[in-house]
Amino acid sequence: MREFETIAAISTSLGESGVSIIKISGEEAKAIVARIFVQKNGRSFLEAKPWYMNYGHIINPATGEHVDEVLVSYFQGPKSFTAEDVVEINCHGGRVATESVLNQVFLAGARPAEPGEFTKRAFLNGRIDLSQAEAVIDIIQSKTELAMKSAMEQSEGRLSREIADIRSRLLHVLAYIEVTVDFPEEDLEFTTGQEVSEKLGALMDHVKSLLSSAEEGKIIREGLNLAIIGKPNVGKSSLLNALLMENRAIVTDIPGTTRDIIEEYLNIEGIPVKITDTAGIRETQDVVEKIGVDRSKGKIQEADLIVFVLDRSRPLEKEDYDIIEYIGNRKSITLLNKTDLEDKLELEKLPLGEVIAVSALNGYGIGELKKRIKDLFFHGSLEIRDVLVTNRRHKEALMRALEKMQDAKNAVDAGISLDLAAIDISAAWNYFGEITGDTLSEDLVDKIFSDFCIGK
Ligand SMILES: Nc1nc2c(c(=O)[nH]1)N(C=O)[C@@H](CNc1ccc(C(=O)N[C@@H](CCC(=O)O)C(=O)O)cc1)CN2
Ligand SMILES: Nc1nc2c(ncn2[C@@H]2O[C@H](COP(=O)(O)OP(=O)(O)OP(=O)(O)O)[C@@H](O)[C@H]2O)c(=O)[nH]1
Ligand SMILES: [Mg+2]
Repeated sequence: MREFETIAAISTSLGESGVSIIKISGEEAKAIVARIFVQKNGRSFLEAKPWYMNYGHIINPATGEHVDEVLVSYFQGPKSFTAEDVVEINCHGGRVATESVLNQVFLAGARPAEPGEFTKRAFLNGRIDLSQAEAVIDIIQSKTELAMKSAMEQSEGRLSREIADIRSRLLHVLAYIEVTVDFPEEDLEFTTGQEVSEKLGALMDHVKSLLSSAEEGKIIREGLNLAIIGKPNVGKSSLLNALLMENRAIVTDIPGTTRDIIEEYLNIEGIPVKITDTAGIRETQDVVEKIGVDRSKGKIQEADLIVFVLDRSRPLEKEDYDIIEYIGNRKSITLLNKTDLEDKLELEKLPLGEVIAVSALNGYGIGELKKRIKDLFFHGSLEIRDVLVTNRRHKEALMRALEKMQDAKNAVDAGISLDLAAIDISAAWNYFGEITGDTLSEDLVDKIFSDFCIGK
């Protein structure tokens, strides 16, 4: 069966590097490598001790020629990453050396691994659950230490344990209902109803507190999308450069300098912020600039936060008012840039909330801007206190589960039969199971792993 065939892939990134790792997993892993690996000590790799490194050469068995000099380790299942037999070949880095070795591994009998297939096997073989598997990819994709820390905790099973606990409590409630339904007495049914309602209420509070971490969690994992918007020449690109502390974007005194979208990541106290510098928005006949302006308007819709830039050294213009209209009621911060110049802007005329005075030229106010960005999304200190829900899929499952628990509680409180509540409770139990993968369909599981990279 394809599911248990022996698979191989490069686990390191392809490019010039000191060393590459080729990972092989499956029943045949050791036998396949034994065909192409000649050890210095003359022993067959079939006799290799698990969890040791072995020195030798990968050869082309047809010609006997050396393909590369390598170190090879063998992890005996189930004590391995996939819980199957795993062999790792450490060969020289670089595209040619690595692919030549991988090619011999394929010729010797392994098939190419699909994206995420190693981690998928760790899941299918029961070493980790789905939320732990998802955390493995989050670790790789982390853009800040905080994101990584949160992903590590999830990979170690922190969320899984939480979910398992909630599920077992729900089962307990179900069992309790079952007893009452099987031995129906008026009194018993009443006291059971009260207890069930109380237990559900307490569990729902717990789920709500998990959900309340989801907004912050999403930003920690996916980053905050920030768009710098304004009419031409107000200093948007200068602001990007000031935030990054490097000359990333072209700055000139000619309005309409930036034509295309420029995106860069910035770490603001642990929050990965994707900053987008956009073309100044104005009516224009220039075909290229027009496309840029349309893109800028698109960014207004996509952003989590808009930084609206005004030039304090010029009076307000129709263009400024038009942009304010585009921004509408989206989350935004207004900057009065060029505070180092003479003030010619009549702020009272603006229908805006809080504004921050800055100078992209000399850096004044940039620190305050960063602080505001952080405060807008994070209340209190940014640490991983309790379990953090960082994944949209988990959040949605929690929301559905909560809905079902609410339905169950409503039914019990209204004195409707406990049987009906039991149906909702088991539906909630199923939704929680989607997070750990216990009750998720094979198709959806496959889809999750297909987003991983090859070799993971
Ligand atoms: N060379 C190498 N380095 C790597 C990885 C890898 O697969 N290969 N990893 C890939 O992500 C990470 C480490 N993750 C790992 C997770 C579990 C097991 C493992 O063998 N677990 C078994 C046995 C543990 C034990 O020896 O007691 C288990 O949990 O049962 C190995 C690596 C980072 N570094
Ligand atoms: N005095 C002063 N000049 C600034 C400041 N910020 C930007 N400028 C100048 O304003 C001009 C325009 O700056 P840019 O950053 O290119 O403006 P922009 O908003 O990106 O312009 P477009 O890309 O054309 O939309 C440049 O000459 C900058 O040096 C500031 O805080 N003070
Ligand atoms: Mg610009």
